[in-house]
Amino acid sequence: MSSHETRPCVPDLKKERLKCDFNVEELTNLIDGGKEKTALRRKLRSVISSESAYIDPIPPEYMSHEDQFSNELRKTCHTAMLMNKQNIDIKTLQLSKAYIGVLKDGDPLWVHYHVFIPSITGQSDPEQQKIWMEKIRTWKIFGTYAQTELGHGTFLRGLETTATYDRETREFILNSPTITATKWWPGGLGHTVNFAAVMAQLYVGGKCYGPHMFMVQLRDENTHESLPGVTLGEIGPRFGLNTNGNGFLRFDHYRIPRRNMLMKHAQVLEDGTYVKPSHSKLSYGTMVRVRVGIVRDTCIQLQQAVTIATRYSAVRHQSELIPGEPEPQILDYQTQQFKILPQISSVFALFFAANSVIDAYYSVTAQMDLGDMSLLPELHALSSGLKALSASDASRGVEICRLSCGGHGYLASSNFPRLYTQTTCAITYEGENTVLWLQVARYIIKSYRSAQNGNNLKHSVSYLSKQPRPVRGDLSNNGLLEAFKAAVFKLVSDTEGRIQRVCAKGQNYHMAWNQCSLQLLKCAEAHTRFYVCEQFVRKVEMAKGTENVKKILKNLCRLYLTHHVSVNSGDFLKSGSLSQNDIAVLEEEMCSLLEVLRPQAVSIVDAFDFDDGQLNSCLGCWDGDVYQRLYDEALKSPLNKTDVPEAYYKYLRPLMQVGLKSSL
Ligand SMILES: CCCCCCCC(=O)SCCNC(=O)CCNC(=O)[C@H](O)C(C)(C)COP(=O)(O)OP(=O)(O)OC[C@H]1O[C@@H](n2cnc3c(N)ncnc32)[C@H](O)[C@@H]1OP(=O)(O)O
Ligand SMILES: Cc1cc2nc3c(=O)[nH]c(=O)nc-3n(C[C@H](O)[C@H](O)[C@H](O)COP(=O)(O)OP(=O)(O)OC[C@H]3O[C@@H](n4cnc5c(N)ncnc54)[C@H](O)[C@@H]3O)c2cc1C
Repeated sequence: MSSHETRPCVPDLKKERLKCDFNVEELTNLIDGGKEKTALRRKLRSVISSESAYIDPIPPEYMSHEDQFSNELRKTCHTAMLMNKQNIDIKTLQLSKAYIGVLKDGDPLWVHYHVFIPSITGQSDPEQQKIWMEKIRTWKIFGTYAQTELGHGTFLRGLETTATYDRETREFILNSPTITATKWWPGGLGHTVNFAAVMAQLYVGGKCYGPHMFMVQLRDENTHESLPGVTLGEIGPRFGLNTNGNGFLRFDHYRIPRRNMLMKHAQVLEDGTYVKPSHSKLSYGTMVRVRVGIVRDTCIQLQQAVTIATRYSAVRHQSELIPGEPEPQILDYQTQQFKILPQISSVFALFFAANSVIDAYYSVTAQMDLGDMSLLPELHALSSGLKALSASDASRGVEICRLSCGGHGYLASSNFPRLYTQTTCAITYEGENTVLWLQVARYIIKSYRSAQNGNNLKHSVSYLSKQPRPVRGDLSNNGLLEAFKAAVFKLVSDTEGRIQRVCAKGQNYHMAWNQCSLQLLKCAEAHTRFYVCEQFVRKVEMAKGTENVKKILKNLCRLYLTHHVSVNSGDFLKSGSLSQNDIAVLEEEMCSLLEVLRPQAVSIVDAFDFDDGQLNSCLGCWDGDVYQRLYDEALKSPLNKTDVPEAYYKYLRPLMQVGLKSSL
């Protein structure tokens, strides 16, 4: 049983927690990656929780744009100092989940830690790393990743910022020739960072070598003023993440030393000789790394949303289930269970998928360091697919959780608005989802064709080698995975055939690709979904622990499988891998799983082990005292400081005094 059991809570939640039939702590350890990691996370959390510096002077919603930014910059700088004092690696803190909730609407240094530093370590040579990392370590350099421009985000080859090598002075000249060449979006660029890793078109001797990365100083290290030749600013309020300090940047023939080109993979020698990288897309390496991390981040955001929605659904009573009987907990409605429980299963699916793609990332990059690039295309497809799937599943999941809380889910004090804006932007950044799905599709179609020509395929696509033949009526987990393979195979072979038919009618390949791209998106998503399902099944098979925890995992896994078969039933029917009767049986099973999992729902989300400060939600607190919290939070509105607001005297009273003259 959970160590939380003894803490007071409303009777509804107490009743739910008493129903718990598994060891909550064991599930917490699993999600953390082991007992030691749970202990470390809790230790870090206690350090964070005892810091008064993290208390917002007023709810940030009521602060100005400028004050919100300044408040979050204060907290993120405090964290750096604190971790330094406590001798804790800041990355350990940020990767441990303990830091969730400290920064409310974005961290002005997030891109510094998670995109800029990996760019320096992944793209610069040992000598460059030594110089720059020392300055980063001692807080002389804070940086951002400046790639996207006003005119081009997705299409990197279309970037307009130029870096032209001047052989005489051994410098690069950075320039933004047009308005559309303005760098736009980089986090922290506005007023926080003093350096940037800038993606620019490399020109040597009049020849363009494509996008390359450069280390560029933007602000004076002492005064923080922007340097001559550099124009900087913030891009203004956004849908969310308003304190990330997203900025713009223009260069006017701005000179940097030759060695400020990041030279791990490609180089420009003093005499202007260009040394090309061992793989043309190595300069895109940072994006692969960040995409891998997004799978984990979105999983954690979904954990927060389901915790809030589940606890609230256990506390909220509404309507009558049986006429004349007291209002039931809304979690007793099957439709409510169907909103929430599949999202809980999604958390686990994303959790296992995130772990496997992180493992894949480290093993492939280790091989690449030894010069073997053969697995890079597979890693690119896998990381792109999982980034797209996790971002869209999690943001849809957060929105479903919000809707499941009715009107109160729409209040800022539910924390759903922030959770939603934080999750949905992951659909756009680090590669817009549709674009990434098309990258996955490109890999799948190429693989399928390669198999047709008799070649062996890499692990994640090996099932495209020959038509899978699932055993009819086998609805076990393995049977369903076989059915998935057959359904994806059919989608891929049909789509490839369609591209060929369009080409045969005289259309060129690229136009044919565009005409089939809706179908291609389906192939990419189905392939990635299959990967996630397979990981879920295998990881649950391998899970160690007590029977009751394994039972929870098995039920969640089964719910995930039956839910996704149900949602995509057309693909299974078309491929003949499942019959109409099979689908009906699986849908019935899905409904009974909702019933089986419902009594454990509160305890499962308790296992995610967020404290109230982290959830920051009146609806999701541990004790379930929802209504008092909603009321107290409303009282904090500055409009409630006076009974009659100033605006009444200025606008409403004069109107009321004039009265209606015409008879409309
Ligand atoms: C808290 C909030 C923080 C937010 C932080 C967010 C930070 C950011 O957003 S930074 C900016 C991120 N920007 C992006 O991700 C841009 C997305 N665009 C791209 O990645 C590329 O331009 C892309 C992939 C769409 C197309 O690239 P392009 O060079 O035109 O490639 P394309 O012609 O389609 O493909 C060429 C080959 O390269 C391969 N390739 C493309 N990208 C990669 C890669 N990253 N790794 C390996 N191979 C790759 C393709 O698979 C293809 O291979 P093949 O020819 O064998 O089939
Ligand atoms: C919160 C946030 C933080 C960010 N942080 C950074 C940062 O730190 N550094 C940085 O450099 N950038 C950053 N970005 C920028 C981000 O990476 C880009 O917005 C993203 O890559 C998408 O590019 P875009 O905006 O040009 O969209 P576009 O490419 O213009 O997309 C618009 C539409 O066109 C479609 N489309 C585009 N190309 C194709 C195609 N080939 N086939 C089919 N459809 C297509 C897309 O699917 C989409 O529907 C950030 C963005 C956000 C929202």
